[in-house]
Amino acid sequence: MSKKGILLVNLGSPKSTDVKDVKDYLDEFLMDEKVIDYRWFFRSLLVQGIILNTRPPKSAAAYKTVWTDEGSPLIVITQKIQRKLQKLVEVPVEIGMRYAEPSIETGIRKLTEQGVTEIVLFPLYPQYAMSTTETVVDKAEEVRKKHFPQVKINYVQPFYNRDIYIDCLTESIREKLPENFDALQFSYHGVPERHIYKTDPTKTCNLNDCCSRETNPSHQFCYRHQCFKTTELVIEKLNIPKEKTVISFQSRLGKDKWMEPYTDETLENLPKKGVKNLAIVCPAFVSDCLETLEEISVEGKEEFLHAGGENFHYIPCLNDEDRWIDVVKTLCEEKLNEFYLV
Ligand SMILES: C=CC1=C(C)c2cc3[nH]c(cc4nc(cc5[nH]c(cc1n2)c(C)c5CCC(=O)O)C(CCC(=O)O)=C4C)c(C)c3C=C
Ligand SMILES: [Fe+2]
Ligand SMILES: [Fe+2]
Repeated sequence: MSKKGILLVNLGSPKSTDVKDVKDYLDEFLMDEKVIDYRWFFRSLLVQGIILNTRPPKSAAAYKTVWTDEGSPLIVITQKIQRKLQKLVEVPVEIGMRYAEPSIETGIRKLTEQGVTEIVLFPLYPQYAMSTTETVVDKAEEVRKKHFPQVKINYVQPFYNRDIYIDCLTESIREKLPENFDALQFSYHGVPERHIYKTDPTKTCNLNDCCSRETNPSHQFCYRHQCFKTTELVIEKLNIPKEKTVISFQSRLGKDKWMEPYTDETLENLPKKGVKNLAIVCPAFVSDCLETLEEISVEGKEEFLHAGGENFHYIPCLNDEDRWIDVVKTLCEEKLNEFYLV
């Protein structure tokens, strides 16, 4: 008899805020060819020759500002999601991180030690990207083939446009929106534009209007389209005028051209356009993390206020909200049920 289990996968955080641990984490993360997609020699030159000699102390200082007694917010929240989901489903639930610990291998091992042979793996990213969903699947397949060839894995697909997710995100935002706001900004993690061209097997996306078309063959692999779609569906459900909303992309790194508009530039420009009261949400992240708690709620707020803004209201991620746990449950159950069909 086969036994089923669930593995929730998130990005991962350094072991601690020590510069050495942050450096090890950034090394593993940025040497991933799906994150910095240069040939090994050039990637190594950039990451190990430049970035790791300058960035770790700055990143460590940033991590210190968000770290809790229990550890990294991203990991603590993923553990909370795991515990809540475990109360709702009968199969074992474990977590695995793409980088650092607990790794995907650790998560799969814990499941197999409980007799699991069929795993539903849930990459906790609403929108598909080479640097998130794709690298998780690659890693899980590498680990499976090497250590657990008897195990079957069924992957939850990106859910950026699924009704249950859009309803959940909309209600969460609605509850937290301040009464008076001039604009609602949707800030997504950015990616280099090159990634989008690279992962488009149809070669029909030119990063222009095609991303906002209702249909285009590239949409399944176009992170830009998927961010636009999540935004459009939420705005529609929130029933607020499109003119009161802004989309932007944060966290760029290096000299490549990343998706525009950039969040930091947008935050500086909005007050000049009369936006004094801003609400901002980050739907590329299901759990709060360094990129939301520090880059947006602290740095972003400073940028906006410094540029003449008056009120900056950060809307937290879905984290371990019960309605989100219900969505996670439904998306996992769909994939658990598929095991019965094959
Ligand atoms: C080339 C670099 C990067 C790409 C591409 C990228 C894509 C990407 N990342 C996330 C989600 C997260 N990123 C986080 C941190 C983070 N991201 C990068 C670089 C790239 N990300 C760096 C260098 C860092 C580390 C922090 C720093 O030094 O600034 C995090 C937070 C992790 C945490 O521990 O809290 C998340 C989450 C997505 C969704 C994405 C593409 C869509
Ligand atoms: Fe990132
Ligand atoms: Fe596109």
